[in-house]
Amino acid sequence: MSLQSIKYSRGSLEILDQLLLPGQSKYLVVRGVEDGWKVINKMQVRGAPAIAIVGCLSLAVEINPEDFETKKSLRQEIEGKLNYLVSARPTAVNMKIAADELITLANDLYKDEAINVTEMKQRFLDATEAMLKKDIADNRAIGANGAKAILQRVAETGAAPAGSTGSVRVLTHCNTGSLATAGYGTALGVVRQLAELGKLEHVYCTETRPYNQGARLTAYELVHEKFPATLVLDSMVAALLRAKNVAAVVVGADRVASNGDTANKIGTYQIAVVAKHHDVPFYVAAPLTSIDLAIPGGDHIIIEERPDREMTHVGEHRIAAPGINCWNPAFDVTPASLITGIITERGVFKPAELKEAITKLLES
Ligand SMILES: CSC[C@H]1O[C@H](OP(=O)(O)O)[C@H](O)[C@@H]1O
Repeated sequence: MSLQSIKYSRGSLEILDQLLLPGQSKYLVVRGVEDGWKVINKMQVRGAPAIAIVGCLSLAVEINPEDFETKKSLRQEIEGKLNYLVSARPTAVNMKIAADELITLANDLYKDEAINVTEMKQRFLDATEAMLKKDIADNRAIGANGAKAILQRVAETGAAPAGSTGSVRVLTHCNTGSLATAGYGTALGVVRQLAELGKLEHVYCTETRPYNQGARLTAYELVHEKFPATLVLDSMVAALLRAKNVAAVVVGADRVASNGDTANKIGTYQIAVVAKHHDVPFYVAAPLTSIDLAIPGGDHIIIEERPDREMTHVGEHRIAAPGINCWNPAFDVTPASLITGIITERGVFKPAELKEAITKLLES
């Protein structure tokens, strides 16, 4: 059993094939950008941060053995391949943000006459590799900030009878753990931090049809960590919040707009509506690399639609009647009005505060 979604050393990249989990733990070699695009598009690796990291590292392993004659040719290769990788999946913003930052770096290195083409390639490789450690550090900070916010909210409002040690019950959706990032996770990082503090009474995870990230991946992580956890059907969330004293909902994000509207796995929006009805605080956990200040609201987020077969079949077994039409959006948008707080590595923000707060942080 492995929770390491990405295995990398300079010149070598492997990803854990998440389509085979939990039955098989098999790593796939990613030789370059074409392989990177395919494993992202097929969702053999998925999760907004992991998509960006695997995409960028697939370029790193491709250019590592190459000798570029000029800085211009290297710059052109970097820009063209990164923009191609952005097309693998349209909703998560992380790959686009990483591509823009690395293209800016390549342009700056290209213009710096003190740097030759060999040094330019090394600096680029260093920058892509730094994403791995930064993501894990960001996730641990998200975990700490999120656990503190949830425990503080419960203490202030007494919203849900806490467990014997003041511990809490939380609900999460989809997979936002080590299998969606370089490690530790975002929303699942908050769950891990609650457990480390001795404050996790119970975690509920939804199955998350049709890809079943919850039943196959989050349950896999929770069992691996030996957390007190229960799998629930997507259709059970209202009954769960009514009956089980859930203190908070914490989910991930694929793209947070500047007003706090958030695109996340399909089903997130209706969980937020049910949480509002039951007065359960609803948190989004996301690194700054998932926040898109360039768009004003959720209506501007492209929602990926995926193949019907993901709905009509479980593995090779058909479960839906042949000939039925399907609608399979992979994400939905939760309006900021339903979100209690956005948990980032730099702090927890109300949606209305987000744009100003993040702008200041990025400028500092
Ligand atoms: C920290 S992962 C964020 C996000 O990505 C997942 O989508 P997918 O499994 O389709 O890549 C899910 O929406 C998670 O919340």
